[in-house]
Amino acid sequence: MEVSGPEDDPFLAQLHRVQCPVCQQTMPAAHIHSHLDRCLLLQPGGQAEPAAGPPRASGAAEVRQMLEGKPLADKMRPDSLQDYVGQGRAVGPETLLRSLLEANELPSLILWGPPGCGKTTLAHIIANHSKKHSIRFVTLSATNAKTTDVRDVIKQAQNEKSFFKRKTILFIDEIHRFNKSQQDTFLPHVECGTITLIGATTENPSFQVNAALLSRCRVIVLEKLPVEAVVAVLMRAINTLGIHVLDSSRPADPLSHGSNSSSEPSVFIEDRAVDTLAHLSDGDARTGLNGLQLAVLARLSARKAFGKKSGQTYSPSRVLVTEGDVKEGLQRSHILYDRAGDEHYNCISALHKSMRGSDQSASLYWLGRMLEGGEDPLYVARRLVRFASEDVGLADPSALTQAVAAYQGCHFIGMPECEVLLAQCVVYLARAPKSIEVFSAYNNVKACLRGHPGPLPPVPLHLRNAPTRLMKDLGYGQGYKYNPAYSEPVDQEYLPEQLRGVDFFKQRRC
Ligand SMILES: Nc1ncnc2c1ncn2[C@@H]1O[C@H](COP(=O)(O)OP(=O)(O)OP(=O)(O)O)[C@@H](O)[C@H]1O
Repeated sequence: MEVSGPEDDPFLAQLHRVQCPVCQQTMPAAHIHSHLDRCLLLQPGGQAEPAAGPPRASGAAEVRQMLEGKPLADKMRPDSLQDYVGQGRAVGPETLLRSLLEANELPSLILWGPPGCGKTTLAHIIANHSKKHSIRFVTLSATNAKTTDVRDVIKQAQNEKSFFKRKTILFIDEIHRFNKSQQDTFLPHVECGTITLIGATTENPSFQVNAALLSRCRVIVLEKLPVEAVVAVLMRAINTLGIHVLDSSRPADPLSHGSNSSSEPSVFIEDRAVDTLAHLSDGDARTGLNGLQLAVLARLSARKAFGKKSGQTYSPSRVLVTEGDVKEGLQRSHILYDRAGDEHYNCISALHKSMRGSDQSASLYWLGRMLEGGEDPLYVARRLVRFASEDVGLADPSALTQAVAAYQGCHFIGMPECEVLLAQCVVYLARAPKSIEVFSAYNNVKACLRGHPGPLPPVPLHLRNAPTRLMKDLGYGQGYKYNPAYSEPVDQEYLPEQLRGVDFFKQRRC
């Protein structure tokens, strides 16, 4: 027998109110499922822990106070893996890193991942864990630390090790900013176990970290946080601040959203504003949290300004942060694309490959990703010139003319006008027939030259110019057949003697 509950009847569902078992908020039964989906995200790994009591509603003044000073992202930095969301592949329950951490046997690590994905946070969590087990944790940032600072840390680590048998973990943020010789400073000390090194980098460590150092470290790849993980990070902050999430699927009813003890209005945020913020953050939790902080502060300031202007103590019952507020708070271009980092190379590579694969739509997409992200149009244009020769080549020689024209056009008019020039050229190149004949043949020539044993063969005498009598006497230009003087094909050698008969268009090596 099926028992129907009030949630089966939309009208009754609106009337019937239930309490969320996670956050204790009451709401119409019809909303409990969607609410739970969101609320459970607060608990990493989907394990809901019942809240100690109903969420505390903060007044506007209290929220403002909490948001002022240190960036919200720093205030919200988790201290334990329990609040660390996403990155299951790197530090999930079954991972090697997790078991090594639990066993206090952490090896030297390089944490590699995009900005705001949790590298520093993971190091911070490791630091907390280590301190509990009497392991020293020292932090340096490669942006301002000097080699002498590193030496001091190492010296102290040596003393700690020999006198007190204490291990030292040295965390270097942005390790890629240290040059190769600075990185060499760590090498022997990592090797002999004086320090356990944890380096964080947004750049590909294969290019930015010394090979010798890299081979002594385990590289942990952290990924951009998925949207749900950013939502979870945002919701944790929203709850900590005592801000209420307004369910956009139901009519606004501030009175039903808990209350705060002060006479200050409560602060609300639209649920779709949280979603939008998470989407626009592009996997960067710091961007999301900063965006939230800016949007809430901007809304609170607008309320204050309105009160002053109207000359009255204006106290609405609530302050609402909307989707529009968060969009305004975020500069999309700064979020999507890191001009100096890996993303720059990844996107240009994706564009090159899409054009090579003659996928005009994908080509335009990657072009857009770069230009909208603030990429230098001349950088893209230079790549198009190269592509016109490398990939289109003589299958359509006018591709090169098109690409050079696009480059010059971009040079003349700049962004944003030049975007359409680049778009036109990208589509031209994607649609063009492709030939790597010249590119491959030239590579064969280079391989031949570079692999040639001993000195390179001399230029044959008959091909040499003979501007002086002495040169003529030495045989320069002798026997050269001037092709236009012959009506039939000329039989003449043009390669050095040792390379006679070599065809770079057919042979890879000579
Ligand atoms: N996985 C995560 N779980 C919970 N919070 C996170 C996570 N990742 C980042 N955050 C939040 O975002 C903030 C910024 O993250 P963090 O400093 O760890 O980024 P990062 O990867 O070191 O970035 P960058 O390379 O720019 O220094 C943290 O203070 C924290 O509040």
